[in-house]
Formats: sequence, C-alpha cells, structure tokens
Amino acid sequence: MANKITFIGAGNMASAIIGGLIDSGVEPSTITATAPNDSELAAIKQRLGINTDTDNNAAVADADVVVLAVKPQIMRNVCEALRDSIQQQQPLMISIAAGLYADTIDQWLGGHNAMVRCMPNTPSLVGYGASGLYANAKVSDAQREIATQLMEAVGIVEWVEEEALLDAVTAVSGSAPAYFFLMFEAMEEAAVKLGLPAATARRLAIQTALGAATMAQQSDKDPATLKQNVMSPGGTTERAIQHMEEAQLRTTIADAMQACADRAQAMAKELSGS
Ligand SMILES: NC(=O)C1=CN([C@@H]2O[C@H](COP(=O)(O)OP(=O)(O)OC[C@H]3O[C@@H](n4cnc5c(N)ncnc54)[C@H](OP(=O)(O)O)[C@@H]3O)[C@@H](O)[C@H]2O)C=CC1
Ligand SMILES: O=C(O)[C@@H]1CCC=N1
Repeated sequence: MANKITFIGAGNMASAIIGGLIDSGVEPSTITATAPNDSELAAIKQRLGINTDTDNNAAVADADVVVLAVKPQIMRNVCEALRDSIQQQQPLMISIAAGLYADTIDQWLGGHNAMVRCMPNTPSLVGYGASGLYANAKVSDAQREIATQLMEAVGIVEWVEEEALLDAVTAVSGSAPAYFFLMFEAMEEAAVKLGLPAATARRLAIQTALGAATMAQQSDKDPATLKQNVMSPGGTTERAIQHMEEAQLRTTIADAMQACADRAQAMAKELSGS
C-alpha cells in the first residue's frame, strides 16, 4: 500500500490496526499516529517504528488517508480543529468511531469530504479483524478499494450499503470480541470449580474456541449441524446444551446485541445533536 496513512488517536483500536498493518508488510514509515501525550506516543513509536506527532494538523498535512480513531465524545472538537487542513488536503477520511454518522463527521470537517465509516474490532491486531464499511457518495471506486485494502490487511471486510447497518455490525463484530472474552472468563471460573488449575482451564477453553471457529470457517456444514455432531444422544454435550437453551442463552445474546445496536444509535443522536 503506497498511501500515507495518518491515525488521529493512538489507543487500543488504532494500535491494533497499525500493528496488523505492519505485520502484513506495510512499511512503518508510511504510517503516522497522533495523541496529545508524548509518552504514549513514544511507546507506540518504539514498539511499531511508525511516525508520531502530537500536532494533528501537522500529521495530516501530507496524508492520503486519515483514520479518525479517537473516542466518539471528543470527535467533534478534534474534527473542527482539523477542518482547514482536511479541506486543503482532501484525503480519504475513515472514521472508526462507534455511533457517529458519516454526515455528522463530514459537517464537522467542513463538508464535501470522501468519508468511509468503518466498524473494526481489536482482533485486527492479530490479522483476524472483522470490519464493516460504509461509504458516502463522495467516495470514488478507487478510494473504496483503498479502504478495502487497508482493512483487509488486518482481517475480513464486509461493505454495507445502508449506514444504519453499521449498528448491526457493531453488535456482531465490533463489540463481539468482548462477548467471547466473557465466555472464556466464565468457562475458566467454572472449570476451576470443577477442580482444574486456572491456567489449564484457560488454555483448554481458548484452544477449543480457536478449534471451533476454525472448523466453522472451513466446514461446509452450518453451525447447527456442527453443534449436533458433538452431541451424542443421551451424552454429556446434550445435557450442557439443554441447560443453555433452558436458561434462554439465545434470548440473552439477542437482547445484548439489540442493546449494543440501540446504544450505537443513541450515541449517534446524542453526538450529532439531533
Ligand atoms: N476498542 C475497540 O474494540 C473498538 C473501538 N472502536 C472505536 O475506536 C475509537 C477509539 O477507541 P479506543 O481505541 O478503544 O479508545 P482509546 O481511548 O484506547 O484511544 C483513543 C486515542 O485517542 C487519543 N486522543 C485523545 N484526544 C486526542 C486528540 N485531541 N487528538 C489525537 N488523539 C487524541 C488518546 O490519547 P490519550 O490516551 O493520551 O488520551 C488515545 O490514544 C472509538 O471511537 C471507538 O468507538 C471501534 C471498534 C472497536
Ligand atoms: O465499546 C465501544 O463503544 C467500542 C465500539 C465497538 C467496540 N468498542
């Protein structure tokens, strides 16, 4: 990727994407990241070998692509302070903020920008990211391709043609690594109660998830069939699954994902002032 990319914000999500990009072969000198704090930047510079800057305007001055990776609540201030530089430079803008409309960010940046909204997730750090992307009407086919290449360097990409669907993407992949981490915590705690050492339990649970995910990805069978294949009639798995179904695990998951998407929508309304 020959483009110069500037990340505004160098926190969890930006460093996950940057780490993944470098592992995929992107030259660190083509990447710049900003943050207000020199000491945080020194750490990321030392770890990843990228350029860093505490001055957002200086950092976008020669950028082809600018990734907005700050918290949604401070996005307005950050964008308004960048407006003149962005209007002059006209880079492809990519926002990874949850629950902030492309139009809202575009207005804060002075309007008429080519804007991609991306909902990534932290497994981007290890090349297993899953990102949903949406483009406004100003984004050219070539810029769509740049955004695809950028996020495919750290995982899989799915484009959505309706912006509202990014809330569903947030529920199914953006926030979802945390659901699986919760599952690991719960399985480890339960296995310890059953007598296993914590480290053994954690290793077995994580490897099992990796195995199940890899099987589900590679198999031509659907998840329901793969599940059935583990369940010997009258056996142990059947008893565990029966318990999960009776405890309404599906409803819990559906309600949690609805709450996630609702929160994304509410944030968009709050932060756009509508
Ligand atoms: N974490 C996740 O799993 C995901 C996050 N997102 C989105 O990514 C965005 C970032 O989230 P996350 O990485 O978790 O948050 P972090 O708090 O980890 O990162 C935010 C970064 O922005 C920096 N920052 C603060 N103020 C400024 C400023 N004025 N100019 C430049 N940089 C600034 C922070 O520096 P400092 O620490 O010094 O304040 C920090 O480096 C959010 O909008 C979130 O919705 C999307 C998908 C998944
Ligand atoms: O929790 C959040 O708001 C961010 C967006 C998706 C994952 N983390």
